[in-house]
Amino acid sequence: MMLDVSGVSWAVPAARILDRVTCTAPAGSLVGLLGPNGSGKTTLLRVVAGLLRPTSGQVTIDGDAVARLRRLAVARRIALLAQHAETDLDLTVLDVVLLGRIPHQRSRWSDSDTERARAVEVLAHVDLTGFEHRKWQTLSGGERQRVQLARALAQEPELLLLDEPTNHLDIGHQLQLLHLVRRAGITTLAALHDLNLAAMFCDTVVVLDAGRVVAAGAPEQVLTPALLADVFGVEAEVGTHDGRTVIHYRPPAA
Ligand SMILES: Nc1ncnc2c1ncn2[C@@H]1O[C@H](COP(=O)(O)OP(=O)(O)OP(=O)(O)O)[C@@H](O)[C@H]1O
Repeated sequence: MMLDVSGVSWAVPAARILDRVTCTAPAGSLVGLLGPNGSGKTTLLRVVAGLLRPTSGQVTIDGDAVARLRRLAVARRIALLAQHAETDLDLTVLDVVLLGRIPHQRSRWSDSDTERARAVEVLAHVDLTGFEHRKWQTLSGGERQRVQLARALAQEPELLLLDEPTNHLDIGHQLQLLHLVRRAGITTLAALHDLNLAAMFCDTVVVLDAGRVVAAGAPEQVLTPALLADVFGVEAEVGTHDGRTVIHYRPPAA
């Protein structure tokens, strides 16, 4: 599935939060959405997910304008892993994963053996075998994050939107999560703060600054010392190791 964001702006009365953002994600690609705090990453993901209506411009998936799709069609085709996915409900891990299946069920909620078996399989992919009957409230931050990814994968979306998916995860699970997302082969737009992880896993990256796209392309073309200084205000050396871009940051001058 191809994602196309074309000239998207989103504004509140006091400010324009997204300013004519244009970017694409070819079918099956993993695109990193980078940028400092407050640059508009979450807002863009919410517009792409159809949760916010752009003030101008449009988002299409395989040519269909997201703003014109019915809610159920969006729920079937797009999964959003939000930054603070929380629930107060008294749910088990299996219940949460099964929530991902709701958009695909015809008329009434079913948790058939097939659905449950599939949910257990997805949980194994995120390293949570044996957690099926644990209560959501008892999970650690990283475990919750992985359950939410399992829910999103169980949804079998055409487009996966991830808002800082590696937040809360230890390094092993950060690498595992991005590897898993890559292997799933689903077109994915992921807001990431760790630029080295972005360089390691993303086909392309899009850099936002104050609501505008300031650079886009292959990580090695985009993540230059000049861009890191301009956009993130950091001094860094950029090298390559085993053919991958590696960023070494320098501590701020006293
Ligand atoms: N409803 C709103 N009303 C006013 N300002 C808003 C609203 N929603 C977002 N903003 C502002 O828009 C800017 C972009 O926010 P957004 O959450 O998209 O940034 P982000 O790049 O995801 O940041 P972070 O890296 O900190 O998560 C921020 O300055 C935020 O305060």
